[in-house]
Amino acid sequence: MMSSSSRLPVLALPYPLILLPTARLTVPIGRTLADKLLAILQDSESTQPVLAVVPVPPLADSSLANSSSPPHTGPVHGTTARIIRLVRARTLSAPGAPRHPYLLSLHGLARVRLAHPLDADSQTLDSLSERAVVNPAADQVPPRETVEAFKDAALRLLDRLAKDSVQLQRKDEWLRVAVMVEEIADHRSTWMADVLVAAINGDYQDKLAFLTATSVEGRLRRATELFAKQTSISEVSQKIASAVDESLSRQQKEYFLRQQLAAIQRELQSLHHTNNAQALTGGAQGFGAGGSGSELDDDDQADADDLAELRKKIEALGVGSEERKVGAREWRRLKRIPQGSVENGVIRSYLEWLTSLPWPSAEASLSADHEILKDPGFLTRARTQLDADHFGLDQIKRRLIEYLAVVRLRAMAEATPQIPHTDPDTNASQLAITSGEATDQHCALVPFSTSDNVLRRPLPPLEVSKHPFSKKKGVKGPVLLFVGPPGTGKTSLGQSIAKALGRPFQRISLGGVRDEAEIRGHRRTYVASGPGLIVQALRKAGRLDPVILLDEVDKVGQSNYHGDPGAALLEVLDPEQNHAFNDHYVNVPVDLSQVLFICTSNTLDTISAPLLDRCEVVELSGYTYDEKIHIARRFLLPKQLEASGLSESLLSLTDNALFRITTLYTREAGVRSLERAISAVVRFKAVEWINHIDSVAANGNANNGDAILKGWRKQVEEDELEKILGIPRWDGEEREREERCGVVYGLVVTGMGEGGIMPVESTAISGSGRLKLTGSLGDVIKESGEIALSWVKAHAFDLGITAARGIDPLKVPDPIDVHLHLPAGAQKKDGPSAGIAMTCALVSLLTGASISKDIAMTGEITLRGRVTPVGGIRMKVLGAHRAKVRKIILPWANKKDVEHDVSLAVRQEMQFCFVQTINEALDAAFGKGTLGWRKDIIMMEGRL
Ligand SMILES: Nc1ncnc2c1ncn2[C@@H]1O[C@H](COP(=O)(O)OP(=O)(O)OP(=O)(O)O)[C@@H](O)[C@H]1O
Repeated sequence: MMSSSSRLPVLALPYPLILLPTARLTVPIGRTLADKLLAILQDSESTQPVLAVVPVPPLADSSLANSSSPPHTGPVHGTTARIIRLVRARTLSAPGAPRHPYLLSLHGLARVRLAHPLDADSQTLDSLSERAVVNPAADQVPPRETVEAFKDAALRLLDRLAKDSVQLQRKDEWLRVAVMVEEIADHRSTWMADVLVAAINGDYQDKLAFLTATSVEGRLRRATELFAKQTSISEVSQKIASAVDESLSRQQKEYFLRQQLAAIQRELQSLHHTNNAQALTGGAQGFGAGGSGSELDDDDQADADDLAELRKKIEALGVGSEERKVGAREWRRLKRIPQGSVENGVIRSYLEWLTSLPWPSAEASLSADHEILKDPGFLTRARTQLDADHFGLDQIKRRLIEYLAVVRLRAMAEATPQIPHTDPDTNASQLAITSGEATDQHCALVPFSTSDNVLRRPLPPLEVSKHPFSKKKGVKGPVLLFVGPPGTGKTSLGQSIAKALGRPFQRISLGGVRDEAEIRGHRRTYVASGPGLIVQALRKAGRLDPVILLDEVDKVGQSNYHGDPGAALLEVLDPEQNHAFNDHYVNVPVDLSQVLFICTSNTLDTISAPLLDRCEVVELSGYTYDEKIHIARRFLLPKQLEASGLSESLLSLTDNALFRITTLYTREAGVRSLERAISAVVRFKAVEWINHIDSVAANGNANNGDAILKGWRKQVEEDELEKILGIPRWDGEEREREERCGVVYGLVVTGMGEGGIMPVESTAISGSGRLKLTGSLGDVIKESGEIALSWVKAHAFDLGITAARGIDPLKVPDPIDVHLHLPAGAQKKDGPSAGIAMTCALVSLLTGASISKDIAMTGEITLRGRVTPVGGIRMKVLGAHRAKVRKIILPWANKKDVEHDVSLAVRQEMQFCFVQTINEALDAAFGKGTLGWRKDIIMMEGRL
C-alpha cells in the first residue's frame, strides 16, 4: 500500500521524552505553547485534534539516535498523537514550574515521518509549526520466524517481570499480557510490539531506534533485541539483589531505606515549600521561594548542631587522656555508621555521657574547694552551718567538725607540691614545708632544720603515680556512716556537710538495689543500657568532688545471680581502688577519689563486715521528748509555716499543745511523724485562715488589716488537738501496760534502729514440763528462753518455788508446760538481750510475784547466772524514756554506755539498776525481800 502525506502541527519532544504509538504521555508545557494548542483546539472540528510529535535526541546523539535521518540534519521520525487533555497545573508542579504551568496529555497513534527535518528553531517544546508529514504505508505481515522470536523474547521478559513484581496485582497484569502475546495473531504482533516497548523500561536510544524502524520486520527485530536486553538486565539485577540481600547486614539495609526515606522527605518538603510559596504569591513565584517553616521541621540543622557540639566536647577532653582516646574512637565509629540507625543512637548517647562527666583532665573547679578549705574561718563556719540546720546532736557535730578538720588538713597537704628527698642523710638537701598555712600559691619550701621551732614536716619521697588520673590526689577522709532510726537527721547532716564544704550534694538511695549493674552500669551491649547510680550522680553534680550520700547501705541486696551490689559498693568506697572506678557502661576508669562519700543506715546488723570496715560509724540514736519539742519549735514549725504560706504572726502552738503532740501523737526515735503532725495542724489552720479572710471580705473589710486580725485566734491550744489530729495514738498506753504475774517488760531495738519496750508474756498450761516459745523468734532468742528456764529450774529451791532441791517445778506438784510469748508476732525477733526479762517472767510466773509495769530490762544471761552486756543501750534507754518507764535494769558492763551516751536530763528522770548476776536483777525487778530466797543462796553464789 502507498504511503500518504498531509500537513500537521509538529511538536518537538526534548530529550528524554519519547512517545510511541499506543502509548500515553503527559508533559508540562509553557504558556506560549498552551495558547497555540488552545487555538488549534478551538479551530479544530474534532474535540481531540491530532499532532505530529517528534522526539529530539540530545545534540551529541542526534545523528545516532534518529538513525534514519541524514547526519547533521534535524529529526524526522515521530508519532501522530491525539491531544486528550490540556489543563493548568494547580498544586502539582513539575520541575521547571511555573515556566511550564500547563499539562498536556497525548495519546500516540501511528508512526509518522516529516517531509523535512526539524530545523534547530523548531526543536524546543514551545515551538509548534505546521509541516508536511508522510504517513508510512500500512504494515505487512512479518515473517513467521521473526514473529516467533519476538514472542519468545516477549514471553521471557514478561515472565521475568511477573517474577520480580512485588505487588500481586502487577504480577497478574504481566501474566495476562503474556497470555495475550501467546494468542495474538501474526499481523497484530507489531501492534503488540508497540504496546510492550512503550510499557517497559528501556534505553532512550533503544526506544528511538524502535520508533524509527520503518519496516515491520525491522521493528519486530528491534523489539526482540530490546526485550532480550531488558530480560538479561532484570536477571542480572535480580541476581545482584539477592547476592546483596545475603551480604547486606541489617544496618546497611536500614541505611538504604533511610536514604530513600530522607529522599522522599526532601521531595515532600520541597513540594510543601512550593505549595506554600504558591499559596502566598498566587503561584507567581518560582521554586524554592517558600517560607522558612517551623524550627521543629529543621531536623537536619538541629542534628548537625548537636554533632558539632558533641565534637567540641570531645575536643575539650584532656589531650592524651583515656577518655579522649575512647571518645575519638567512638566518634570515628559514629561517622561510619548510618545516621538514624540504632547503633548510631547508641554511640551518640554514649558519647554524650562520656563528654558530660567531670574528668580530672578537664577539671578546674577543685581550686574553689581548696579556697574554702584554706579559709582560716572554715571550721567555725562549718560549725555555724551545722548548728543552723540541726538542734542538739552535740557529740555528733563535734565528731563532724573533727572530720572536717581532717579533710582540711589533708586538702592542704595534697595541694602542696611534692619534692623528692635527694639525700636523706643531709639535712641541707631535705625539704620541708611549713604546715598549716601552706597553700597552692604560698607554700614556702624551706630547707629542713632541726633548730626551727616552726611546725615542720619532712615530705615523703615523691610517689611516681602509675595511674593517669592521680596527678592530684583526692581529698580523702574516712567514709562516714551515720547509723540511726528514720528521721533522726542523717540525710540532712550530709547536706549540711556539703554546704559547709561548698560542694554539690547528691543522694543515692540504695534501698532495694539488688543488681550490681545499678551501681556499676550495664555494658553497652545491653538494650537501653546506661551508667550506674554513681556515675549518674557524678554527672548531675557536674564536679569531680561532690558530697555523695549513699542512703540506706544496710538495704543493699546480697550477692545473687545479678552480681554482688555490695562488692561494687566496696570498690566505690575503697580509697585504694576508687581512683579508677570501673563503670561497665562508661568503660573508662572514673576517678572517685575526690568524692566525699557519706553512708547512712538504720542498723548495723545487716551491713556486710568488709563494708563496715571501710566506714567510720557515727550513731544517731534518737531524740528525747525535750529535744523533739525544741526541734519542733525551732525547725519544724517554721519550715511547715513557710511551706503552707502562713507566718508566725498567724499561728503559734502553746507549749502544752506541742508537748501533747510530741508525747501522745508520735512515739518514734526521729522527728518525721512529729513533722507530719505539725504539718497537719498548720494545714488545718490554713483552711481556717482562708475561711476567716473570706468572711471578713464578705463583710466589706477585706482591706482593713486590724479588722482581719481582730477575730482571728492564732493560738492552737492543747484541747483543740483532738479535733485536728484525732484521738491520741499513745494516750493511755501506760494504763494498758499491765502489772501481772508472768509479764515483764524488756527493751528492744527494732530493725529501723528505734528503741522501745516489749512485753515478755508467760503462762502455765497443763502439760508435761515443756517450754513453748512463740512470737517469730530467732535461734538466739529461743536459746535465751531455754537458758532462762534451765536457770530457774536449777534455782527453783533457792527461790522457794520447790520444796526440795532436784524437783522440777514444771512437773511437781502438777505437770505443766510453760508458754513464753513475745507479742507483735509478725515481727521477727532475735538476739540474746531478752535473757533477764525471760528469766524474770518465768520467776514471776512460778512464784506468783509480779513486777511493776514501770520497770523495763535488758541483758544477756549465762547458765551460771551472770548478766552480760548488750548493744543499743542509748536507743533502748531513749525508747524506755519515751514509753514513760521509770526504772531500767541493765548489765553492769553497760554502765559506761549510759553515762557516756545518755543525756543528763534523761538520766535524772530515770532510775538505773546495773546488775552483774540474775539474783541482783531479780531483786531489782521484784524489790528486795519480795522473793523468798533460801538463806544459803549467798553461799552458793560465792561458790559459783
Ligand atoms: N536535730 C535536728 N534538728 C533539726 N531538724 C532535724 C533534726 N533531726 C532531724 N531533723 C529534720 O527531720 C527531717 C528528717 O530528717 P532526715 O531526712 O535527715 O532523716 P534521716 O535520718 O535521713 O531518715 P531516713 O533514715 O529515713 O533516711 C528533716 O526535715 C530534718 O531537717
